Amino acid sequence: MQVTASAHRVHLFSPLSSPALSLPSAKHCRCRYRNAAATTVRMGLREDGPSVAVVGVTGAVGQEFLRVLSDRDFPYRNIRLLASRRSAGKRLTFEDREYTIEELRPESFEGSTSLCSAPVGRLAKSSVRWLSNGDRSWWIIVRRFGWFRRCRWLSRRRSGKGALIANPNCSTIICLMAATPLHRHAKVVRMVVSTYQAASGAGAAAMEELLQQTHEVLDGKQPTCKIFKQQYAFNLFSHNAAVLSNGYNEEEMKLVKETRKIWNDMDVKVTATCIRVPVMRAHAESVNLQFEKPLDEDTARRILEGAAGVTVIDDRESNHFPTPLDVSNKDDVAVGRIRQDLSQDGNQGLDIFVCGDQIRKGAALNAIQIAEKLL
Ligand SMILES: N[C@@H](CC=O)C(=O)O
Repeated sequence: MQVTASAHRVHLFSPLSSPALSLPSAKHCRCRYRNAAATTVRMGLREDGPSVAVVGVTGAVGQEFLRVLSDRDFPYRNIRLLASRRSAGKRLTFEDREYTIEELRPESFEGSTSLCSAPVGRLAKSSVRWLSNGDRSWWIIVRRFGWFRRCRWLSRRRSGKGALIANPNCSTIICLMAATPLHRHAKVVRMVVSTYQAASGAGAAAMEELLQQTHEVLDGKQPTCKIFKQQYAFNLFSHNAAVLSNGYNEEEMKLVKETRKIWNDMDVKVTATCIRVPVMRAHAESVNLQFEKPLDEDTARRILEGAAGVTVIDDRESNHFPTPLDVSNKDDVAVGRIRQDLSQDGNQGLDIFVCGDQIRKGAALNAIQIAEKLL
């Protein structure tokens, strides 16, 4: 396998494409790249690999990006670590080399083919605006999907080259990793999702806040609330995203809209309730599915056991089912509590419980799997 310049030129825009949802399992990918890397020494794959730019490298997702790139032997010709002005100049070691974090600027991408993970906020907006300065660029945007959709038009109009690919929101990725194989078998007509979302989804500062508040509460002190408006430790609350005029918050509407896009089915009915729970880095989701065709729980379990990127933990006897800790720092999402929904006739309903590492599969890994697919 040789990566050529033309292989980097991706003129496809797929705002919520699901390639990573259908990728081979992490195991397979890792082998593929191990083999590729071994071949590379002879074929110069790394020399011909893409220039990688990690935007927002100091954030939780940016850091995970580096870990995943390394774990998977992702081939790259060179790597640039970009962040806001605040972090520029800091030194960072990656794969035994020291790098200086650079401030993201319009010229950051000149002449390079870029893989990019953008964090929230102005940085993401600048990144996309400057895409036209890159040469043969494709970008994978991890966050800010809503805004990014408007940018698709921008980049196409301005540069006529490159590709912008939005990683779905983490709660959608984790949910659909489990629901999609079942959907392919029996077609989901309605899905009800209840999430239990970890601190990591709100960034590194929220993780720190959870830790700090836990210490404070245990010490009998008043918890410090900076990221969230209310006490987080030993508590849970409705997701911190903005609440819209229809009563849903933005996080819930992402599950609705992104599912429809990924499944290319504008008729599928989706409703969600998203809750922030005091867990560090993996989301859990209870998912109720209604199918067009009957699907019994044994068949569903077999389908999930064979699904890429999914591990089944479903031990009724010992009451062992997926937990956020089971999946923390893991590639696969875990699925359990696979059972027929008693409230639906004709084996047309199932309940499942899914857990997935929000930073890894919900963000960095999924984006890199998309990049691997493109390569
Ligand atoms: N929106 C999610 C993060 C996903 O990337 C959350 O708030 O947990």
